[in-house]
Amino acid sequence: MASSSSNVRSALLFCHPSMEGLAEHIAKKCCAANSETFIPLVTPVSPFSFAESAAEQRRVKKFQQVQFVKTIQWDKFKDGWPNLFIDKVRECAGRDVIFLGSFHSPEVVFEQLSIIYHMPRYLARSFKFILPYFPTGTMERIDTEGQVATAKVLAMLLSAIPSTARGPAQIVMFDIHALPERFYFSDQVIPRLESAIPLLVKEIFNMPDDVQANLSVAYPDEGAFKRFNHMFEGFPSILCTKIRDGDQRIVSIKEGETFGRHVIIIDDLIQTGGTLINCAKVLQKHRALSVNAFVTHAVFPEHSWKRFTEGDVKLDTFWITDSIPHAKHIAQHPPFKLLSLGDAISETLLSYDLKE
Ligand SMILES: O=P(O)(O)OC[C@H]1O[C@H](OP(=O)(O)OP(=O)(O)O)[C@H](O)[C@@H]1O
Repeated sequence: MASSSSNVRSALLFCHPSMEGLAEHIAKKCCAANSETFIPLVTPVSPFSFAESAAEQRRVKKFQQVQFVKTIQWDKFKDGWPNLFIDKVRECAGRDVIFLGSFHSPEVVFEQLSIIYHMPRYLARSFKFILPYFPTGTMERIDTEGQVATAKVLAMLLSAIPSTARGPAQIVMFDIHALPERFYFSDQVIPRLESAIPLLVKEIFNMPDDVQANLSVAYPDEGAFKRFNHMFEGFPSILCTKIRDGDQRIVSIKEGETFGRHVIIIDDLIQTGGTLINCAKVLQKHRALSVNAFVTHAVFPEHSWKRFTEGDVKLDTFWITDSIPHAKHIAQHPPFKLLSLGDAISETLLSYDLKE
C-alpha cells in the first residue's frame, strides 16, 4: 500500500537562473498532478497516436511531489570564473534530484557542468539533467577532414555526470537535430530524447474544422522530413529541398500540393531564419492559403527573429517553445506564439516516476 504524499519526500528541482520561470511552471504542474489525475501513459508522437493515448488515459495515483529550490548561489570571482555554492546540499542525499539547465551560450556551460557533476556526489538517489536544447546539434557530422564535431565533444562532457544510487544520470533533451547523436553519449549516462511536437498537435486539434481539413505540413529540407514526418501521419506533406550556398539557402518544392492549403512549416531549430523565410516564400508563391511555422528551438542569434516581425516574410503564426530563455521575450511579438515546454517536461517527469 502506498503511503500518502505527506510522508513521501519530494524530488528536488534546481535550475540555472535563466530557467527559473520554466522551473516554476514545471513544479506547479507536477504538484497539480499530484493527486488522482489523468495523464497520458505514452508521450504522443503523432496526432493519431495522441488521440489514441488520450483515449487510453487511465486514472493513476501520483506519489511524487516536485519541490522547486533556489539554493544555488551563482556568483563569479573577479577573474570571471564561477564561484558556486549549493546551500543545504546535504538535502540531496537520498532524494530524486532534477536540474533544469540551459546551454544557450558557451559562457554558461562550465558553471552548470560544475553543478551537475557535483549533485550526484552528494548521495542523490537519482539525477536527471533536463537540457531542453542540445546546442551543438547541427555540428554533428564531418564532411571534410579537419571539421570538428562539437556535438560529440559536448556529449562527452555530459557523459561524465557521475552515477547515483539508482544508476546512471538521465539527460532529457527535446528535438535533438539528428537522432544518431544519442550514440555520441557514453553508457555512463542515459540520453532521453523527447519532442515538443505534441504541443503543436494540441494546437492543431483546437483549430477550426475547416482549417484542420485543409492543413498540410511542410518540411524545408530532407533533415526535417526524416525527423518529423512520422509524427504527422495522416496530414498531407510538402517536402522541400534546400541547398546551402554560403549564407544563402535556396529552397524549392520537391513534392506536395500547396494551392489552397493552410501550411505549417516544421523544423527543429532556427538560426538566421534563411531556411524558413525561403521556404515560406516558395509556399506563398505556389499559392498556399496561409503559411505558419513551428520550431522547437528559437536560437535566433543577433536578433534574427526580427526578420519575421519586420517584413522579410509574413507568417500567420510562428510557434516557438521556451527551450531557450530569450524565447519568452520574442514570443511577445506577433506572429510569434509561445508553446511552453513546462507541460511536456512535467509529463515526462511524472511518467518516468510511474515507470521507476
Ligand atoms: O535558420 P537557418 O540559419 O537557415 O538554420 C536553420 C537550419 O539549419 C539546420 O539544418 P541544416 O541546414 O544543418 O540541414 P539538415 O537539417 O539537413 O542537417 C536546421 O535543421 C534548420 O533547417
